[in-house]
Amino acid sequence: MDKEYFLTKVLSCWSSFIRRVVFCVLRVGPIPTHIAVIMDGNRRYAKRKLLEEGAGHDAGAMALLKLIIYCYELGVKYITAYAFSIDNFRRKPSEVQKIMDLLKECMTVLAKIAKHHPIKVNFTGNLELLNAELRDEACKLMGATAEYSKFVVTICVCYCCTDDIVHSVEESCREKCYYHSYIGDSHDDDKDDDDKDDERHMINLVDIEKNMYMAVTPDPDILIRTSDKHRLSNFLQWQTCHSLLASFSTDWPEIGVWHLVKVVIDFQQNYDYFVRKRLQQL
Ligand SMILES: CC(C)=CCC/C(C)=C/CC/C(C)=C/COP(=O)(O)OP(=O)(O)O
Repeated sequence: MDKEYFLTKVLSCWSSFIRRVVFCVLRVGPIPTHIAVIMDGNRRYAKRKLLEEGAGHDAGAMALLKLIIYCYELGVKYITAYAFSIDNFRRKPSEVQKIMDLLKECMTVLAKIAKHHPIKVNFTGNLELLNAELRDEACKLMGATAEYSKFVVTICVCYCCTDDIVHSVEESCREKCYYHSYIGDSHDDDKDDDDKDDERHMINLVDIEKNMYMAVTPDPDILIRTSDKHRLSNFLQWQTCHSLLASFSTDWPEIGVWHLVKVVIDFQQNYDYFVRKRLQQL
């Protein structure tokens, strides 16, 4: 089905009126700033519905685009999706190609949405692993939407959190080595100066967090995973240590507005915890 046509329907149909009323009620309470999603169960959905395998990913991409619209309407500021992990390169070439094609299609749809709505789109992960054409498209879309800040969509491609941590430590070391070679060793005998110098060469939490691919967003308030799986699968394990984890038995293509409503209510019921954690981080 044509994704643009379908999305127009999502925005204009009768159910959108009910959705807006429900969202108005939700907005009486606090709304999460950032929701992250692991989109699991696309192949199982296709199998269950007796569709060809790729149709599951097609339906999954559509479900993501719909959820992006719902989050935008609700007033969530950031949504982050795990679209393709580095490990996913081990899948059948035809499946990898299918996801890459969908990524390109999603870029086109997001670019069109961004023409009418202030949506910033990030692609994050080891983008060097993408083919050159796709990487250029991703960079173009990031450049074209870089000015916006009202709503930020982050698509994690060629992403794994362990890779993000390693990349960040390498970057931090490079920065500190640069500082070290630029400033040079202090050769005076003053111990206090030496101690200060040592501190400046040490990598700390601020360096690591600043250099992570995911530094483009704050940590998620909520992480949703579908298809009855309760693992993080190397997605944002650094960033989700205080997040609310929501696992649904639904396969990803069937995720809908009521799942979003449920996680927001859970968030509101646990809001005191988030406020306390944020105050501790100040
Ligand atoms: C933005 C963008 C490109 C979206 C692409 C579509 C999409 C939903 C990608 C998810 C990729 C993925 C490997 C999901 C895991 O489900 P699975 O395929 O492993 O299914 P299973 O858990 O049933 O095996």
